[in-house]
Amino acid sequence: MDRDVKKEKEGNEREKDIEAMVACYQGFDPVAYLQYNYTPPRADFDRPDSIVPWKLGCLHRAFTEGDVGGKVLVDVGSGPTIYQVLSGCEVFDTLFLTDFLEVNRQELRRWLGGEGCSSLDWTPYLQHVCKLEGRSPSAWSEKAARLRSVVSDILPIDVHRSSPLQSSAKLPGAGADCLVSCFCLESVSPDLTFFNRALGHIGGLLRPGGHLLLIGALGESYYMGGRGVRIPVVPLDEAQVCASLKACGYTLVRLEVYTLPQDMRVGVDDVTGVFFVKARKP
Ligand SMILES: Nc1ncnc2c1ncn2[C@@H]1O[C@@H](CSCCNC[C@@H]2Cc3ccc([N+](=O)[O-])cc3CN2)[C@@H](O)[C@H]1O
Repeated sequence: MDRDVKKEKEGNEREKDIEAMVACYQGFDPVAYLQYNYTPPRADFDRPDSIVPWKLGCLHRAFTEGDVGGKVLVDVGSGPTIYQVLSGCEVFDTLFLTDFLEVNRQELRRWLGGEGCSSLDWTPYLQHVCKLEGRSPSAWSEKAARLRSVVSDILPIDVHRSSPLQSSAKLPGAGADCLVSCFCLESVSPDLTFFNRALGHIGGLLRPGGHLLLIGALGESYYMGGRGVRIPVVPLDEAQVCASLKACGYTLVRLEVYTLPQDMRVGVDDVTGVFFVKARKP
């Protein structure tokens, strides 16, 4: 087979892999997803070993230790959650939430609209982050107001496109000052090649000298995105995450790893650990 025909065949196969992943996401149910991952035991603020307090602690430290700053923060693949920007919203004045699915963007709009009909009560999350900041938990409504005031837009995104945001014109010319992305890249990539490409694509949204805060799953091969909705995940280990960051030109600032206790393995995925990365784009 000559080289051009081979390349065309490979390109067609890549397209098919992406189409299959898109098809998996058509059944994604934000309400079920929030129930599976963002209620106890995974989100138990009375348990120091619960996953969500660990994630919020990593994000709080990363956003407040003095090296992260600027004007624009972009959250890549927000899903139906806001926890990932509860610390960042105090540092940045312009925040873009993004997701591939309209159902998730709609879920975010409902919370931001303050209509009180979002699918999850985020108050305990707001209270916990206030405590991390040395504030009274009763300041949670001020934090909610701050977050609502800095969200500039909720945008469609596709990390498999070389320009993931259709409306990247909304970003400064040089790019965002900081990116945060949680559990997205490995959950939308058919294999490690796609993961690495997607990491490269989102890097194009970040200015030189900006920071990437990445949370993701270790050892995960699938997760339930709703009742009967099994979504494949590319299993990662720490070495692969570090190799991907290096291949994309990032300087690793910190890698933290959480290993799931047995009772956090609740049958909605086969994740064994969670990584937190703080990296800088040179
Ligand atoms: N092409 C695309 N580009 C950008 N985003 C896309 C694209 N396709 C789908 N999306 C978007 O990406 C998705 C992001 S949610 C992905 C869920 N990741 C797996 C899940 C998460 C999770 C949470 C918590 C814990 N824990 O231990 O506490 C473990 C785990 C592990 N399982 C979803 O919003 C979809 O809408």
